[in-house]
Amino acid sequence: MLPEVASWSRRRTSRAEDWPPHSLSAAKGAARISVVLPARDEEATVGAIVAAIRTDLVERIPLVDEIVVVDSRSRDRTAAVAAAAGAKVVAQDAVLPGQGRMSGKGEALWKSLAATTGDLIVFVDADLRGFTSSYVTGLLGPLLADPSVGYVKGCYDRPLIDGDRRAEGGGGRVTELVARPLINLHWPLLAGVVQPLGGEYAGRRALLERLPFVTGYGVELGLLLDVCQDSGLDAIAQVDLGRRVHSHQSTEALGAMSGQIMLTAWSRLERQGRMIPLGAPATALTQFRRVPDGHDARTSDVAVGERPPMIEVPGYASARTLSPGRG
Ligand SMILES: O=c1ccn([C@@H]2O[C@H](COP(=O)(O)OP(=O)(O)O)[C@@H](O)[C@H]2O)c(=O)[nH]1
Ligand SMILES: O=C(O)[C@@H](COP(=O)(O)O)O[C@H]1O[C@H](CO)[C@@H](O)[C@H](O)[C@H]1O
Repeated sequence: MLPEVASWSRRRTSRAEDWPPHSLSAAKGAARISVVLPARDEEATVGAIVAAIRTDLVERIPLVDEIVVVDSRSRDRTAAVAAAAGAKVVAQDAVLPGQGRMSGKGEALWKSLAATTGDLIVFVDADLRGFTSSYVTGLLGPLLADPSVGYVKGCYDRPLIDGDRRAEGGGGRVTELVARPLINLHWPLLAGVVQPLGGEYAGRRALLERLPFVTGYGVELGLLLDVCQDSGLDAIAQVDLGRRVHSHQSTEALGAMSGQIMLTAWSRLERQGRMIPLGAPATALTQFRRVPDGHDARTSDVAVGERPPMIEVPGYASARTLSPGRG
């Protein structure tokens, strides 16, 4: 690890318990805080997450101003369960409809900027098990304590728990096999970020709205690289949130996710003028499944789209109630 990365890690890494809720409430001042959950078919888990945030950080301590679930074309009862738990629910395609329909987690997160009013925005996946509101307070701590921090990533132990299959440290497969090697090869300044793809992170709206959002699963890598490019490594902090258990996708699905991560990395290398002219990479990914007489080849398109900085979108300002407060 580069000396400047080791120094950054010492200075910018804390733990959730370093940020007790009552101290944050005092530090909040006039800043508004939104918590956003992107949710596609998460009826089994979204309610408990929303309820924990509402109970601990809205009702017991007035820290969070709104909990917004972005319903990302769910086919189950995600929206109803989230609303019953106390969240404001917005349909991804109903936000800024004039901007057309794109797909993926990044699209849901980009649209959330136009559906929220917070000066600080916390993103939490909706498929977490064993979620505690300390995830939210941990992520808010550095933002409320230090105006020079613009973006905070959560980090945690990531077991692979799938039915009766359990492997401590086995989670974060795309992180360990794709994202971390790519970051160390091409962006070693970010090699100290423990969970670059983690789905729990927070940022200042004033920063997030001036960055593009990759629409698929490249959103976390795209934002991390773009925040560092825009504001420098020292604008990033990370908080140890303990342990994260979530619903796992299949290896095949993570193969497609990996393709999106690689395409996102490629786009940033090209944008940073670091690509020898190779020509645009193909976006068709062929994977194989065993069938009785051999293997069935299945080709999917892992192309990712990209949304422009929300600040450039006509109608953005009117899409949300402008709120007073510091960014
Ligand atoms: O098109 C999508 C894909 C995912 N998600 C949500 O984004 C989070 C992370 O997605 P997922 O669990 O599929 O990724 P993983 O954690 O398995 O990498 C979850 O809350 C999903 O419901 C979403 O809102 N829209
Ligand atoms: O970190 C990872 O390797 C992937 C897959 O995690 P698992 O191997 O299923 O624990 O999960 C993350 O990656 C996605 C792409 O950035 C994020 O959107 C998810 O929130 C995050 O869980």
